[in-house]
Amino acid sequence: MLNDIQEVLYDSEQIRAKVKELGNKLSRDFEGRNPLVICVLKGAFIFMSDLVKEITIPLEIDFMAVSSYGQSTKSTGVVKIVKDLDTPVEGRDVLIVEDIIDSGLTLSYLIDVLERRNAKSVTVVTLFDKPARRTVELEADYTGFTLPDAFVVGYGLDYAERYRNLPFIGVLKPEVYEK
Ligand SMILES: O=P(O)(O)OC[C@H]1O[C@H](OP(=O)(O)OP(=O)(O)O)[C@H](O)[C@@H]1O
Ligand code: HPA
Ligand SMILES: [Mg+2]
Repeated sequence: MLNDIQEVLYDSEQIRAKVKELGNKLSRDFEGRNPLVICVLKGAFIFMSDLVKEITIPLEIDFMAVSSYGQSTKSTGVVKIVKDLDTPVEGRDVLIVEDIIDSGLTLSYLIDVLERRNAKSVTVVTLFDKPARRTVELEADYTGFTLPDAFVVGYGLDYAERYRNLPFIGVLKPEVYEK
């Protein structure tokens, strides 16, 4: 698995420090609002579990599974809800937790869904951002790291469902997917 990585961009210690910093900011900004924190599966599962441990105010969590990459390194452009929320979002302060914003298609779709369900507010925190790849204009409210234009894996992010368990974020060698 490690042989498939071209370069480590951020190691587990750098990620841990950043997640703590984001948790501190969110604890301050969401004080008294009992946010509904939504994990966008599958990619955000590791970030979500580390992040909520760094948030010190009361909150609720729920999960939504969406998929648009499948077995590819490029978005299919079609965002599919694989699992919906269990909780009504009407009147709630919603915090979407994403692992990465790339084309922006997943997030623009999700924000639209949650606004149509009459969430009181929709805020986005993403650990990674790849602004060079945007096809829709969109920015997160809280961003951990800005990444170069390369396909990355680890810390929850996959290629064809593999590499999610790497504790760091790294660039996947192109020969792995250009075969
Ligand atoms: O900004 P975008 O171009 O839409 O890309 C970002 C989304 O793509 C990935 O999900 P994916 O569809 O691969 O599902 P997964 O989380 O189950 O891997 C990633 O986890 C984000 O949710
Ligand atoms: O660079 C990426 N890696 C893994 N999954 C992704 N989904 C969007 N961009 C990426
Ligand atoms: Mg994926």
